[in-house]
Amino acid sequence: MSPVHVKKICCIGAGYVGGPTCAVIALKCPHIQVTIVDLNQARVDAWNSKDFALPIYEPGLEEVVRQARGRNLFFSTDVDKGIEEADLIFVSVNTPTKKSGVGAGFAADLNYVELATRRIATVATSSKIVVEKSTVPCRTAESMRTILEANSKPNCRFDILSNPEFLAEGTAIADLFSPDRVLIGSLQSQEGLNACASLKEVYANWVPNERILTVGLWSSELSKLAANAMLAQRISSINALSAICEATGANIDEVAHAIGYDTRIGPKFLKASVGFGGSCFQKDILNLVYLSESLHLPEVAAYWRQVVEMNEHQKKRFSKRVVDTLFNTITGKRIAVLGFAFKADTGDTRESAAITLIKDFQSEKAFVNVYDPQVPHEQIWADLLEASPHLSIESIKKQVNISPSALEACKNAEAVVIATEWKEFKEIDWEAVYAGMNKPAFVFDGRLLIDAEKLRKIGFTVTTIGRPSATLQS
Ligand SMILES: NC(=O)c1ccc[n+]([C@@H]2O[C@H](COP(=O)([O-])OP(=O)(O)OC[C@H]3O[C@@H](n4cnc5c(N)ncnc54)[C@H](O)[C@@H]3O)[C@@H](O)[C@H]2O)c1
Ligand SMILES: O=c1ccn([C@@H]2O[C@H](COP(=O)(O)OP(=O)(O)O[C@H]3O[C@H](CO)[C@@H](O)[C@H](O)[C@H]3O)[C@@H](O)[C@H]2O)c(=O)[nH]1
Repeated sequence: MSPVHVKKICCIGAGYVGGPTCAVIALKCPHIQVTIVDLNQARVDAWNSKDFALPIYEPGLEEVVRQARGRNLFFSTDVDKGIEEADLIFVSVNTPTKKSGVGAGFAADLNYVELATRRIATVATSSKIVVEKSTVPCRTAESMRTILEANSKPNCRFDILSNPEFLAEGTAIADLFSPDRVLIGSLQSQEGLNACASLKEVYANWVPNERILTVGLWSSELSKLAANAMLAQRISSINALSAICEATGANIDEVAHAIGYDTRIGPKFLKASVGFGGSCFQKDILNLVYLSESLHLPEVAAYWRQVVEMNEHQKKRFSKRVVDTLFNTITGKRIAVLGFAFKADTGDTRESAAITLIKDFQSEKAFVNVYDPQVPHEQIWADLLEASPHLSIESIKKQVNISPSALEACKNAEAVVIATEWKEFKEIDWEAVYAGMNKPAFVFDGRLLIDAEKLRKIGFTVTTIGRPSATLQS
């Protein structure tokens, strides 16, 4: 038996990963038909919309979809047809943290992966290569294989690969065009290696050979959790140091610059912030904590758990600094929160630090004006309601207002809090902001974004993460 040359790909899950990843595969492999399927009709309709009002905002994505859609890229809710026609199927469904039952709050909820796997087993009448694209706990491929083999039809074989995705939101298209590496894990049997070669051939259409790494299945699954844990750990480390900077007079940007020059440490991912957000870091570390506990490794579990705890501490520390600086009370005061997405260049709000900050300000009885250039208003309301389920949307709206621009958000406010590093916040007319605010006017930079000196000259009192308050500055 030799490797199959893939002609038709189906991707189950048209989300932040399935959509961009398979759109890029379609663009780079015009000879392969790519169908992305999802149960969510509204999402599929948005992918198919005539005016390209795509369901996710990602720089460069629209151009990719414009070139490939209708040529060899299709979006559909007909999951069964997609499965049946394909020779290779990506499973790119969500794997959120479990909310109830065994492992609640830590373990990954694999229900969507299992349902998709069962659907493949039920529908397929020919052999398939099934690729785990979702981030899953180590050895999930084994469960998938058991389900597939127990339900398969005669002459139908399934080979399972792990091919975790490393794209970051906001740079997804650039990351997919030029990935640091593509990782493919397979069983080391001849069939497993053949399946691996088939997927490798797909990526080889644009990814240099030396960047396509092939490893065992379990190493591949664990590498994804490990990469996210190591990245998040760097942020928690720099954030822990930012607290020391604030108390001593050191400057976190200077510290990051100095340590980043050591080639063994490197300069990336050392930006202190109000705390990391996004759908992956917290979820994947908690998943690793759960895995460690299940393996009776409590010290290992405690080590990784601390990365998430430090992140929670950073968010709390920041909101407390706002309250402390505003003369120990923000009751009845108006605070402008600039940015709601978990990072710039995305409309995604999952685990965004802004949600925690606004919740803290609400509980201190402040009024909040929030502005974000990409996040839809309904999403902001849904997130705030989810964060405070004991409140009604009406009572939330009495305290929180969504503003149409940064300038509007800052009008009559006591303080401005920068929660997301959108470039436009750097370029606001800060003189105009100052003129419209109550005095003294405070700015809290949670993203090391603005030129604090320039703002001080205008008249603002500026507090920056990882830098001491005015009394300690020299
Ligand atoms: N978001 C990221 O940046 C990122 C990056 C790397 C890896 N990941 C991982 O990729 C996976 C997907 O993440 P995402 O952000 O794309 O999630 P998402 O929630 O944006 O998309 C998942 C999609 O799968 C669909 N779906 C669920 N079950 C289905 C089924 N049985 N049949 C058809 N469709 C189904 C949902 O309707 C949804 O649209 C997760 O495991 C995540 O951890 C995410
Ligand atoms: O120096 C830094 C870098 C990032 N962040 C924050 O960390 C979070 C995550 O940022 P980033 O990693 O850039 O975005 P994600 O889209 O969450 O991507 C991460 O999670 C994905 C999902 O698993 C992986 O595929 C990516 O490789 C991994 O970077 C965001 O809130 C950032 O603002 C910082 O505070 N300081």
